Amino acid sequence: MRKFSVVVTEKMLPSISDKLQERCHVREWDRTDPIPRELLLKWLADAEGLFCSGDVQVDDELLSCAPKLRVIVKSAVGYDNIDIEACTRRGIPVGYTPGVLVEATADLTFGLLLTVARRLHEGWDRVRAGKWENNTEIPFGIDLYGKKLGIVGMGQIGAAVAKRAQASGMIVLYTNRRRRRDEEKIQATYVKLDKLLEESDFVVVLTPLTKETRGMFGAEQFSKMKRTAYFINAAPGAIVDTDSLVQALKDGQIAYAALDVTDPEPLPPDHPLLTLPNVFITPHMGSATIETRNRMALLAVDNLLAGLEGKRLPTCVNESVNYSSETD
Ligand SMILES: NC(=O)C1=CN([C@@H]2O[C@H](COP(=O)(O)OP(=O)(O)OC[C@H]3O[C@@H](n4cnc5c(N)ncnc54)[C@H](O)[C@@H]3O)[C@@H](O)[C@H]2O)C=CC1
Ligand SMILES: O=C(O)C(=O)CO
Repeated sequence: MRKFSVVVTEKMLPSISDKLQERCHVREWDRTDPIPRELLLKWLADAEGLFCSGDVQVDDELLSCAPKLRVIVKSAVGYDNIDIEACTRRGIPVGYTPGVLVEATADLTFGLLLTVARRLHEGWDRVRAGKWENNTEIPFGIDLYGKKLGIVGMGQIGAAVAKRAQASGMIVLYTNRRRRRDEEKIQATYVKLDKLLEESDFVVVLTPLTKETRGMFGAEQFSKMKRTAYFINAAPGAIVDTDSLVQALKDGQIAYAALDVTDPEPLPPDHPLLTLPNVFITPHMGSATIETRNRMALLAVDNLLAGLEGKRLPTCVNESVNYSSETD
């Protein structure tokens, strides 16, 4: 059987490596720094499939250097690095991995909320610094019970975060591109963004990065939030204007931020965010569990092989070009 020619721009997990190599000649960029653009374009000259990471800009220039490309996949639910219209114009389906990362990302997001609400990280710092004995000075957190959580972007992960919050006795508000029809099931109240900002004790952001959401959180939005509010972001960093967030945290416009994503990413060591006492940051690890990352990688490979074999991708962003050459 003829092997397909494929480029992979991130180190493959062992769980997919054999499966991929069985069917494909793989050119893999297995270093931690991003693949140099020039090299990638060279590799793509005869590639039929691309398995790309978030640091690769898939645009017209890249696509025109890859005349044989038939499918592009990403092991992620976000695809803001890919020009979907340009792929669709060329009839190239783009695979992504929705659903399989929902619970892990919701755990991490709620974990961020809980960490900053109860100052878990500050408690650990005290223990490590040998300051356990003076327990009158332990940092007091705040109760979750009875507090209002505002979720911006009530999609799959948003709804899974709502469930966790409700189990802790929180009242959930949400705003979304469209009001959800299953409000009874998710037990959350739809409100406009401004009302959500004004009323919430915790604001969690879980929208995709789009033209509408880029820079959605700036000085104006932070000024509408309570001075006691906690801001939690697990969605792409560019949804937040970082300078405005730093200022809001410095001025006490909001109380605290917990971020799994930042802009830029990674943060340089001298970045102002790293100097603030009221921020807690994790290195974009929302989906990073063994089970979930393996599920994502396997689904990405299923998408890739389907596209190479002329079949429908199981999970495709641009459905209008997702067809099977055998039956459609
Ligand atoms: N930190 C991490 O490691 C991870 C982060 N994520 C992020 O979580 C986000 C959400 O993922 P899912 O829930 O699976 O996606 P989803 O597509 O199910 O939900 C996204 C929701 O955002 C809403 N939305 C879109 N534009 C909006 C706007 N302008 N205002 C308000 N709501 C808007 C949509 O209507 C949708 O309900 C992804 O975009 C991804 O970037 C996902 C996985 C891991
Ligand atoms: O799936 C995504 O969008 C991510 O952020 C990667 O885990």
